[in-house]
Amino acid sequence: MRTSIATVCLSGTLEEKLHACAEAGFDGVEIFELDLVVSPHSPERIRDLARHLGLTLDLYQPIRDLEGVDEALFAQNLRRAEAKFRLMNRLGIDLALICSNVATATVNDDAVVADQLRRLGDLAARYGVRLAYEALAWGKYVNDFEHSYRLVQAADHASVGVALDSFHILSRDWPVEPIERLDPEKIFFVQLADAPRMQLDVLSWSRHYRVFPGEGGFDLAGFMAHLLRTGYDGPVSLEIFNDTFRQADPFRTAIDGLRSLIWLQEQARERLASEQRGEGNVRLATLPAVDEPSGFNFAELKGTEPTRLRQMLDQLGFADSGRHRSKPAVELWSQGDARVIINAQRGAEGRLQVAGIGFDVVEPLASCSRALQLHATSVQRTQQLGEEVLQVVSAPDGTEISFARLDDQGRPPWMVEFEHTVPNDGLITGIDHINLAQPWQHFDEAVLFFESVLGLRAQPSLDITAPMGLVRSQVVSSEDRAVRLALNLAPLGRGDHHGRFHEQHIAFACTDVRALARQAVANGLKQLRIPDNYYDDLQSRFDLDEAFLGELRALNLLYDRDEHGDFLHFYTEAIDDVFLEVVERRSGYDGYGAPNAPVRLAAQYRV
Ligand SMILES: O=C(O)c1ccc(O)c(O)c1
Ligand SMILES: [Mg+2]
Repeated sequence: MRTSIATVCLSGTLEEKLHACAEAGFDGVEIFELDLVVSPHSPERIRDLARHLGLTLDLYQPIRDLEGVDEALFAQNLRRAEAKFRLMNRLGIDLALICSNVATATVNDDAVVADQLRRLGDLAARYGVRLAYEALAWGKYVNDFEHSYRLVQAADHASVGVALDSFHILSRDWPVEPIERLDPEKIFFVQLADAPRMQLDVLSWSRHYRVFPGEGGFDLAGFMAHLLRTGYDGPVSLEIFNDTFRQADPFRTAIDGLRSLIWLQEQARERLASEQRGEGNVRLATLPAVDEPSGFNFAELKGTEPTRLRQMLDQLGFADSGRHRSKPAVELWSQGDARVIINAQRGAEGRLQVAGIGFDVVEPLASCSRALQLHATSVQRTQQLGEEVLQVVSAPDGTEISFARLDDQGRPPWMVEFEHTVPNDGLITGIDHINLAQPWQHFDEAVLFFESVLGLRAQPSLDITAPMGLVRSQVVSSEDRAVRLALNLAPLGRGDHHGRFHEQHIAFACTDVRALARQAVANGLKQLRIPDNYYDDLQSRFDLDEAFLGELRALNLLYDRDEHGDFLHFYTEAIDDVFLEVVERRSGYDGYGAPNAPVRLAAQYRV
């Protein structure tokens, strides 16, 4: 499939945008008019730069408000369009996007509009230009792709076809099956955008909240399946108006975009195969098929001064499994299947942070190769002869993601590289979930990364109220919930009184959190203090037994309940930006204690 991207998706100058698209690996780009207008470079220079970078210039856009007007205005519009066709000749672009009229249309008569499209087509043909007519979702008279298609058919001109944009179709809930009945020769261009489901006027929704396919709530795999069944084999282009992307590093955004298109091709292929109603003519990108991870292999924390962390793990009943054979700064602490690697060597600014997560997978090489084909960055780790080769890539936030296969005893192969590997079975049985703080401009990218690379599923995102702002939180998890990651978007600017923002943590699964809390506190563990008001509120919500409530209060335990069962958990004090949590899920409770998250954030803010 030929991949393309509109320059409007990216921040920076037109040259930076072109470099970013080429470096990511797109085949072509759509030039957004304003990017050229504000550029000091001539159209010829932009054409040469694109050629030099190996990018085709697929589309010039947009030309607005041409059709559905009276003759006097149409004459002016033809002159305006002709100037653009001349410019396109200089750029070497032969396809223009014509947006349906949103402003100046006064003639709601299909015969008139079709005639004007035909006359525009005549003019365009003189310049070797073709016109792709796009029904904008808020077009005054034309806002439905089927209507734009009927007009194009009526115009009956070889140089006039339609542009399909998934946003304009899916945001209006237009039926998508009719796409299959379009003549592929008349589909001149295809733009893709996803978006979160919102109750907002469609123009604002489109101009600010579009995201890459897979990052929103639209069924783009379904859209693609309908499109491909027509036989369309032209470029598929990303056109994302997004306030965050406009501020983020264009090189990263371009990679995020290409990843979305590669992943979408896999999904479209699966959809076509499952529906068995034709496959189209396009060769879709393939990826190594991998099962989702079956568990956490380890969590790695790094920081130059891990003494407090060691003490905390000890108080929680973890066993010191000793140092790594060839890396003395690396040590392992374990309890049940919870394995924490402390790396005292490589701390960014020395502060403790979650640096790596290991996943249990069946085929580590296939998982790693899938990640690399989705443009994850490979991480090289030094190792000695005879040591397990870990397959490692970097997640968008820099967390190192590694893949390993458990041995017949259910243990990771690298464990023998540590001094003591005696199993330590206590109340903690494994890692329940890991929270990672995401930089604000990379949140959507992170969700898509974990969905596409690891095959995790995104749950609906939540906003958690905290003294420093609203914290956006979204869980990605495996179907059986053996792997759960909570991604949190830190509010800008304000952390706690020390400027810290606590959103990185490791939550351990426990069979009896009350017993564990009692033991750990007796061992001197410093818990996060939960205010009395919380327990009064809890009582009003759940009508708990007084003795039970008293125990929760005494042990700084938090409580929640869902349709399956209930949930008890507590937090430790933070060490730098990291803290630990212990959770007990009873009878299949499936959440994360979301109603308790504001209580935690406020308590951490005060410390
Ligand atoms: O918001 C707009 O004006 C606009 C312009 C061009 C497009 O292709 C589009 O989908 C929207
Ligand atoms: Mg569009």
